[in-house]
Amino acid sequence: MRLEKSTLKDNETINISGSKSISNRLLILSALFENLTIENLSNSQDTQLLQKALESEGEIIDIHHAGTAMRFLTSYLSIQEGRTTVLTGSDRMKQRPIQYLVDALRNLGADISYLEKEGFPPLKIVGKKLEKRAVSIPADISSQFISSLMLIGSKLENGLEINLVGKITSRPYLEMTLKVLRNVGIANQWEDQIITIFPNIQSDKSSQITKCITESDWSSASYFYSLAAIGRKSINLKSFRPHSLQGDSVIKEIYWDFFGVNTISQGSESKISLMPESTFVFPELISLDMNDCPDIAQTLCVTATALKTPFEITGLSTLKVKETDRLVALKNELFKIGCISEITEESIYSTKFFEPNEITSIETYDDHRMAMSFAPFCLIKALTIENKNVVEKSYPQFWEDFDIVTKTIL
Ligand SMILES: O=C(O)C1=C[C@@H](OP(=O)(O)O)[C@@H](O)[C@H](O)C1
Ligand SMILES: C=C(OP(=O)(O)O)C(=O)O
Repeated sequence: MRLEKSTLKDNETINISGSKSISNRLLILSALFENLTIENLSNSQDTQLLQKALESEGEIIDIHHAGTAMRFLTSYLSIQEGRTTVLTGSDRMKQRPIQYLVDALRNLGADISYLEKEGFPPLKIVGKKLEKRAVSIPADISSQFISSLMLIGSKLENGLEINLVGKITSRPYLEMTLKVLRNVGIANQWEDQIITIFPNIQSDKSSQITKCITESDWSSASYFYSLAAIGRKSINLKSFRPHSLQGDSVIKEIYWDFFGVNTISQGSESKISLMPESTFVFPELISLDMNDCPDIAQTLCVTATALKTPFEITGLSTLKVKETDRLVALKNELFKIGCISEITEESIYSTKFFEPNEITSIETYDDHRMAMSFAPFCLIKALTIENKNVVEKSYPQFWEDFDIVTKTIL
């Protein structure tokens, strides 16, 4: 899709749907426990795929490219006694690791086998009762493995104790899982490297309906922070709360510290305004560890490039195993918009910017976040985004919302 050179309109309001991560957790919990109702569920394709998978009684579930759903369903299906399911996904899903989760579930007694390559989907899962109550798992590849175990923990007879081995990646997602569990009444604790999920004790409370209202998606909000930072005009978003369960809400602090975009809470309907400071002095170097918030790294790199601010971002080892190798994709496409970067296994660094003459198409590598993070660059120069529909994975109405806040310069 061609994005002509644009400016920002002032003060438009965008209504972003529920957090994909919170929605996916709540869907698993509502399949495990009755009487849970969810409001403002994410309208992302990933969440819809998970919802359909949980409703299906079929022998084969194809979860396409939805990584979190793949990981959460692996544990969920492992405890569905008497059911055998083949859990598969897209070609990329068959390259995304799952071995540590499968090993942990097998150690608890699960019956899971690999149907193609050892360590990767597709999986054959024979559901059964898991007898053990303690397990160890390396924590440096994906927090989704650990959240997946946490979500089923209270359904095991004696609960579950998870020993996290090594460096913990994407930590706020684990905190989110603990808080979501607590909100629906499942007790838990996290001390040092040990997470404990207590068994669900049936009580009168279990017959009460628990209503969960999902806060809007902060990762999706990041693209509007980028627009506000580059376009220097304010944008309003809803519905966001002051104390978020989502680690990506750190975008507020990051865009204030490095780009002078202030987040002002407007009270009504949990509306926030992103207001750029007109006199802000940009830093000489953005130096940041984004291990806690990997999904907004692409957004930040494009904003920094548009504003020609050198950056050094570390903590990104997991980007290599997401929808694409995001570090390689970033390096290639940033070059097209005038940024020469260097990447390592876990970082991206740039101090060299140049004026691109003619911008060729931005490739999106089947990665929704490549499309959405590069789009705001049209405030600097016209560009083309390939395969615009990739955004559906997390934010189906992205282009409509993008159109509301931008105005093409003819
Ligand atoms: O638990 C979750 O909802 C997620 C955890 C993160 O993955 P990793 O833990 O694999 O980094 C994040 O990148 C993903 O988009 C969603
Ligand atoms: C990495 C992501 O999703 P998943 O791992 O669920 O495919 C994402 O949404 O950026």
